[in-house]
Amino acid sequence: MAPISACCPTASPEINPDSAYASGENTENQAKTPPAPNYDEDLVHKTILVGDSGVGKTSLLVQFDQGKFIPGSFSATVGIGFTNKEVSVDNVKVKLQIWDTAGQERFRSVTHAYYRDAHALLLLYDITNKSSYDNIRFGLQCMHEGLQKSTVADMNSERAIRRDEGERLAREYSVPFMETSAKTGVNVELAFTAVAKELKHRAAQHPNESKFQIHEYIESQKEKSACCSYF
Ligand SMILES: Nc1nc2c(ncn2[C@@H]2O[C@H](COP(=O)(O)OP(=O)(O)OP(=O)(O)O)[C@@H](O)[C@H]2O)c(=O)[nH]1
Repeated sequence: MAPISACCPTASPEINPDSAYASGENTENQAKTPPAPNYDEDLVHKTILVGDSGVGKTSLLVQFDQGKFIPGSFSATVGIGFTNKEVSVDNVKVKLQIWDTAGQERFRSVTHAYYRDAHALLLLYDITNKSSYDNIRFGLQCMHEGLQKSTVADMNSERAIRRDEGERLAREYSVPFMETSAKTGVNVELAFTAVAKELKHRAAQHPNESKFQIHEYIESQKEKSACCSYF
């Protein structure tokens, strides 16, 4: 899968190194030339987090990587950076290279240049921010296929986007959907595990093997009522 956006101009990329968030709090994600990835490029699945500034891309990644949420702890991401993460799928190690992009408009041409060779995009909006949802809709219109969309699932009292609106948008474009929360951790692991499973099955598909059904997997695994119990 190589989702490409017709709306995306290319530009010289500005990137951040691996483990940009290792120190946790108050990380200023300044653009630097990154070291070469440690893994064999052929075996690494490139997943990109996409969404407006402040929707929680960095927080989602940190929750997945380090299992913690520190409110208001990250400066706006500058450019783009990646974190390598191994996920175990049916006893096989799947290497995800997860790229966290800057959501700010001024970095758009830089971050869009990376979509071309992505294996998966996770599109995020903030359920309290209507324009972040509208921008995901716009992005989906521009892209071709195979996207996984994810949204935050706490902040219910300030919700501006109903869950069924997110589900409807995902159905429109035939992409899987779930609401997640970097704050509570709800569905965070699942979002990345589903990507890892899908990519592993694509890479190892044998003619007689039944196809992995990512929609069904997510539907069977996701916590749907979680949002209501946190506020
Ligand atoms: N309540 C709640 N707040 C969240 C959640 N995820 C992120 N936040 C908060 O939202 C703000 C923005 O989060 P970031 O992770 O920096 O957002 P980002 O999308 O990486 O932003 P850019 O780097 O500018 O693109 C921070 O104050 C976070 O603490 C969540 O799931 N629930």
